Formats: sequence, structure tokens, C-alpha cells
Amino acid sequence: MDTSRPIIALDVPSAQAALDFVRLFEGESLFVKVGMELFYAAGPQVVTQMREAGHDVFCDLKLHDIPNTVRGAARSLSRLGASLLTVHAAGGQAMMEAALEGLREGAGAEGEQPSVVAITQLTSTSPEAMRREQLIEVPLQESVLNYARVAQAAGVAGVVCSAWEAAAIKDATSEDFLRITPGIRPEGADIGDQARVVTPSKAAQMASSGIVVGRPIVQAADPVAAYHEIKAAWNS
Ligand SMILES: O=C(O)c1cc(=O)[nH]c(=O)n1[C@@H]1O[C@H](COP(=O)(O)O)[C@@H](O)[C@H]1O
Repeated sequence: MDTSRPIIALDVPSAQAALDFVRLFEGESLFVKVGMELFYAAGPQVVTQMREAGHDVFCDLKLHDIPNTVRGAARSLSRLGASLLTVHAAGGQAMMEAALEGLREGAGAEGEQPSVVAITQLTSTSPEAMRREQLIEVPLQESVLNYARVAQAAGVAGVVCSAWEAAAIKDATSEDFLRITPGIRPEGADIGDQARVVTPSKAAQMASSGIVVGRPIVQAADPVAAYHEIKAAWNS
């Protein structure tokens, strides 16, 4: 999994819009994220279409339900050819273990399976909102670290977090436990609904294993130029 490429969040409303977008990159292999908006509009085949167009796919459906249901969902998703799949750590260790079982069942003994990464605290969640709405009294980083430890105990490949928490997670888990970080904004870019944001170059210094970038690329006047600028900063 080549995470020297920023993962582009393809938050667009149709398969056609997704295909039109990746065609702008003329032969360059991208790492794209198919999230709820695109997956629910275009169906599972959009993942296959992206694979056939030569791109790696992060399937971001943030599974969060009882273990049996998540196991079935993961089984259904296992053969699409995605490299990464998200679940919510808040669903618990048994739920994350069930996701891994479902993937194994769906892929068969030899089949390639996506790596599972667990959402910790969404990057749109501020420390104040976490305290007020989730009634979590410890500092936000403690909550994220707790989810990371539970995710590691479940056997998943890593977590999704803000770059602000990446170094502490690396220390609390291991170097190879993935820290995928959305909430990326180039200097001066509109933050929008994100709460915990970091620039691409700072994310690299802060021990992120991979960055996820949506609007700063997808809604840029020149998405190819924006992508290459962010990629250069991330790899600097
Ligand atoms: O799982 C994710 O990718 C995710 C987790 C998280 O905590 N925060 C977060 O922003 N994301 C996703 O990352 C992308 C960020 O998009 P932009 O804010 O447009 O860069 C969106 O597709 C979100 O769904």
C-alpha cells in the first residue's frame, strides 16, 4: 500500500463524476477513497471501476453495528478489491474482530483482503463537543489512544485519527500500526466542518502513515495541480 500518495476523498455524487475526476490525472495511479456519498449513489461496482482504471481504493463505509451484522457486511465487501476498509472503534473489540472474520470468510483462504482501520474520534469532533455530547471526561487524546489500544487488541491494521494524535498512537502501539489522518488543510485553506486540522507537511512530521484529502483537491480550480502540491508537501 503506497501511502506516499495522498488518499483523495472522492466525495462526489455519481460514478460518472468519479470517473471524470480520475481521468484528469491521465495515466497516473491514484489512491482514492470511496466513501458513503459515492458508494451509496453508485453501488459497490464503483470500487471495481476504480480498480480497473488502475487506482487503489480505500473503501470508507465506517461500519458500526452489532458484531454479526458487521461480519456480514465485511463478508459482502471482501471481494471488491479495496486496500483499506473502515470500521468505528466505538463499535467495540468484538465488532472489529467480527469485521476481520467476515473479510476472511468472504475472501477465502487465498484471497486478498483489505486492511481494516478503525475510526477513533472523528476529525470533525472538537474536545468540547466530545465532552458535551459523548460525556467523555478524559482529554481527547486519551480517548483516541484508548480506541487505538482496543483496535490493536482486536487485530486491525491501524486507526483513523487526526495527525495531532499520530505520534502518541505510534508510541502506544507500534511503528507499523497505521495512522491514517484526514483533516488535512494546506496553509490558509477553508477548514469547513473539520475541527482538528493539520497541513500536509506538518502531518508528515507528526508521524502520520497516510493522509486523506478531499475538498482541497476535489474542489480546487485545478485538482491536478492541487494534488501534486499537496503530495510534494506530504513527501518533503
Ligand atoms: O474515515 C475517514 O476517512 C474520515 C475520518 C475522520 O475522522 N474525518 C474525516 O474527515 N474522514 C473523511 O476524510 C475526508 C475529509 O475530507 P475533506 O475535509 O474534504 O478533506 C472525508 O471523506 C471524511 O469522510
